[in-house]
Amino acid sequence: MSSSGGIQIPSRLPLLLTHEGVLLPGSTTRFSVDSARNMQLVKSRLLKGTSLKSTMIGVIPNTKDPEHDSDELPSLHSIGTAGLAVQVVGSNWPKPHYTLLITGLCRFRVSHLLRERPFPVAMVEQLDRLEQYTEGGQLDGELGELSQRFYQAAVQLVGMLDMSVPVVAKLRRLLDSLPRETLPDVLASMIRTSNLEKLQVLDAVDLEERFKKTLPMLTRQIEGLKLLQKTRKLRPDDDKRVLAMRKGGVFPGRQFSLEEDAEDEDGDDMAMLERKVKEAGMPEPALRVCLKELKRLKKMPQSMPEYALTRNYLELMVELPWSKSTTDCLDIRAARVLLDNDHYALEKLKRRVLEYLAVRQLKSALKGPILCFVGPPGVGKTSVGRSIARTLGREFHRIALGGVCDQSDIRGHRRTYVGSMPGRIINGLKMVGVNNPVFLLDEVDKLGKSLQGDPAAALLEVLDPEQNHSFTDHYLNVAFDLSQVLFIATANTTATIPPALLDRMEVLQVPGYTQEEKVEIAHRHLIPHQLEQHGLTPQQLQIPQDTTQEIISKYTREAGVRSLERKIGAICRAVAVKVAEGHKLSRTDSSSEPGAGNNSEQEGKAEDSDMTAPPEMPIVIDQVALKDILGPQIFEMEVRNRLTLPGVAIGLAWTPLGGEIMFVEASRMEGEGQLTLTGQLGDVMKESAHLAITWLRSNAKTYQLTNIAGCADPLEGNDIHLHFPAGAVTKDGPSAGVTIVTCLASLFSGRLVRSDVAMTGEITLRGLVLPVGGIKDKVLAAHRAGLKRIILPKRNEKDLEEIPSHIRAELDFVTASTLDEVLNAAFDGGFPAATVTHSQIASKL
Ligand SMILES: Nc1ncnc2c1ncn2[C@@H]1O[C@H](COP(=O)(O)OP(=O)(O)OP(=O)(O)O)[C@@H](O)[C@H]1O
Repeated sequence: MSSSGGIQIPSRLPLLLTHEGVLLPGSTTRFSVDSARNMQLVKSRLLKGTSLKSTMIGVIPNTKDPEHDSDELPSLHSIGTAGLAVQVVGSNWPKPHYTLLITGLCRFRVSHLLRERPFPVAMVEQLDRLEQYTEGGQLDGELGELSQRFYQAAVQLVGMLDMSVPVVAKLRRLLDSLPRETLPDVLASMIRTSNLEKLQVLDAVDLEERFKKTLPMLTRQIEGLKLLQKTRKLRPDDDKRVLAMRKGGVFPGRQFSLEEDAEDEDGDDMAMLERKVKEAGMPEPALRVCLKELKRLKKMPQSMPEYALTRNYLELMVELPWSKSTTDCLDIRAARVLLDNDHYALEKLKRRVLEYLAVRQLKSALKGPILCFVGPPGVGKTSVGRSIARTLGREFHRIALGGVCDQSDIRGHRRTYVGSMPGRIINGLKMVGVNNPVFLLDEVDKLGKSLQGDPAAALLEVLDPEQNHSFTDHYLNVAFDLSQVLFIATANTTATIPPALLDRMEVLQVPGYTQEEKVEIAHRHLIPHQLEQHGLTPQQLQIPQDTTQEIISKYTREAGVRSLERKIGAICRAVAVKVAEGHKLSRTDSSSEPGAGNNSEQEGKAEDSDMTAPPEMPIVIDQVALKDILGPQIFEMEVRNRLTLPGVAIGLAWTPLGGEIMFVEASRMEGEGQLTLTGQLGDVMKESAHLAITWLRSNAKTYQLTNIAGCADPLEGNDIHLHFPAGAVTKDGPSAGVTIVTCLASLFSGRLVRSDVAMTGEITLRGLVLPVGGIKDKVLAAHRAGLKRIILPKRNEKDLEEIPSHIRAELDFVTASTLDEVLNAAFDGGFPAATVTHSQIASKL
C-alpha cells in the first residue's frame, strides 16, 4: 500500500459478512462465500460492475455462529475493512460458492444501514486516512519509539522465517519501505493469531493502541519459533516452519496455537485429512494415489487454484464408501408380502422379481442379470424398484438418464478441466454412503448422443457384471468396485435402447392396466395416498367405485395410473377447500349437498359464526360433484361418429405410452392414379400402404372393387388420399397393414366397415397376415374404447393368454392368416357380400 494513493473509499459500501476470518488493511485474504446474501453481492456487484469502485466492498467479521446463521441480518460489528476484490472464482462443487481474493485497504465504521436485502449496504465513515502516512517511516515521540520497537521485532521475526516461502521473501523486501503505521496490520495478518486477536487489532482504531496490541503477538510468535527451532534439533522436520508461516499468513481465519503445532498434530486439518485417507478403507491403488496427492497438497500454497481442486478430490475420495455396506436382510416371504402390499396386479413382474431375489439369497455373490422394466409411463416401474430396495434393506438411489447426452455425465470429467466433477454413478455412491445400494437407472431409452460422446457406451461398463468391479470414473482416475451395486433400469420402449446395452439387460415387459385393475389400484393405493397427502381422512371424503370408473373412462386415457392419481389429487384439493371452509361454516351448513356448491349468502353468514366443527358427514363424490370439480368429460367414445362413411377403419397401434386405437381414413377423387399419404408416417408404414393398394388392385375382380366410375381398376382415373389422424404424432411400423387394406376395400366397394371392430397385423404382397407385437396393450385399448370384435394375426393367438379372462370374455377375437379372412370378419355379411345393399347398412355401436 503506498502513501501517495490517498485512497478515498465511497461513503456507501456493500457489506460482505464473513465467518471465515478478519480482513486487515494491507493484507490479501481468500474468502469462500456461500450464503445467499454474500452470493447476491458477488453476482450483482462484483461480477456485474466494471469500474474500480464496483470492486470495492466492506468486509465485516460476522461473529455469529455460522450454524445459526439465518436469513435475518445479524447485529453488525461496527468496524470493518474496505477492500478490493482482486479475484472472483465460482464453483458448484461441493455446493455453489464463490472464492474471493480481497485486498484490505482501510478501516471504516458503519454509520447506519441503508438496506438489508438482497445484501446489506451501509453508509460508512473512513477511519484510516491513508494519505497521512509518513514517508520513509518516521513517527514522533512515544509512538515513534513504539513503532521502532515493533519494526525491530518484525525484522527479527522475518529473519527467522523460511525465505523460500514467497510471502516471507516479499515481506522482507518490503519491510523497510512500508510506512510504519501499516506494520501492525500487515504483521498481525501474517503471524499466527486467533480470530479474536485479529478482531482486537481491527477494533484498535487508535494507532498507538494498535501497536500495543500487536507487539505482544509478535514477541509471542518469535518465542514460539525459537522453541520450535530447539525441538527441531531433536526432531528435524523442515516442513513445519514453512507450513506454520503459510497457514498463519494466508488463512487468517484459522486458529493455530504454537503448542499445538509443535506437538499435537490432531488439530491440524492436513493431518486429519491424512488420517481420514488412511481410515477410508480404500484399496491399495486408490490409497497410493491419495497419499501422493496429499503430499503434493502439503507443498502447495493455499492460494494456488489447484490447491482447492486437489483438496476437493481428496475430500471426495475419503467420503466414498470404499468398504462401507449395509447387510442384506432378505426374507422371501416378507418380500412377497411387501411387494403385494405396495403394488396391486403386476403379477408377472412381481414373480420375476421374487425369483431374482430368491436366487440372490441363495448365492449372494450373484453376477445376476440386470433387470430392465419396460412399459408405458405410470405403471409403477420406478416404484417397484423402490420396493425392491426396501425388501433388501438397501439404500435406494434413482439416476435419471432422460436427456443425458454427454458421457462425462456418467463417467465424470477429467480433473484437468475447470469445474470438473465426478459422474452420476460416483456421485450417487457418495450420496448413499454405502457401496451396495439399489441404483435405478430411470429412462435408459431416453439417453441422447452428442459431440461429447455417447453416454450409452459409458453405461456398458457400468452394467457389465464382468467389468464393473473396476469401473473407472474420469474424475477419480482410480477403479471403484461397483459389483455390489444392484442396478435396475426402466424404459418406455426397447426400440431406442442401444442394442449393446439392451443385450446386457433382462427385459421385463410391464403392460398397461385394465380398467378393473385401475379401479383396484385407485382404491387400495392412490386414494389413501392422496387423502394423506392432502390431510384428509376417509371420514371426510369418499370416492365410490362408480366414480372411479367414470374418472378412468371419461377423464383419463392412459395405460398407467399417473393421470388418474392427478385427477384424484384434484378432487382432494377441492374437498380440502370445502373441509377447511367447514371449520367456519355453521353446523346447519355441514349437511349441504357435496359438490352442489355452497351458496355464498350462507358463507357470508358463516364468517361471523364461531362454530368450529368441520362437516360431520363425509363428502361423497358422485357424478354431479365429479363434473363440478373436474369439469365436463374430456374423452368421449368418438368411434360412433366416425364410422358413418365408407373408407374408414379402426386399427390398433402400440406406442411407448401403451396401446391406442387408430383411425385410418381414405378418400378418392378424379385424378391420375396417385396415392397421397398424410399423418407423419414412417417409411415402413408408407410401404404398407403401397402393398395394400397393390394387393387390392390385383384382387379387384374377386372382391368387386371399382373406381368412381365403376371400372374394375380402382386406381384408374382416380387419386387416392390416405390419412392417419392425429396428424401431429409420428407413426410407423408394419402393423397397420390389415387396417389400410380394410379401409381401402371399404372405399373401393362403397361398404361400411363394422363399427365395433378393430384390427392389427402385418401384410404381405401375397395377402398373408403376419404376427405383430404389443397385443396385450392393443387389446386393452380396444376394450377401453368399447369395441367388441378384434381381428388379429393367427400367429398371435398365443398372446391372448396374457389378457385377463373377464376381458377376453367380453370380446370376440377373430384370428386371421390371410387378408381374405380379415375382410370377411370386418364387414357385415362377409366380403364381398352375397347381396349388397350398401347405403342401408348402418353403423353398429
Ligand atoms: N400396481 C400399482 N399399485 C400401486 N400403485 C401403483 C401401481 N402402479 C403404479 N402405481 C403408482 O403410480 C404412480 C406412478 O408410478 P411410477 O412413477 O413408478 O411410474 P413409472 O412406470 O416409473 O413411470 P415413468 O416411466 O414415467 O417413470 C406411483 O405413485 C405408484 O405408486
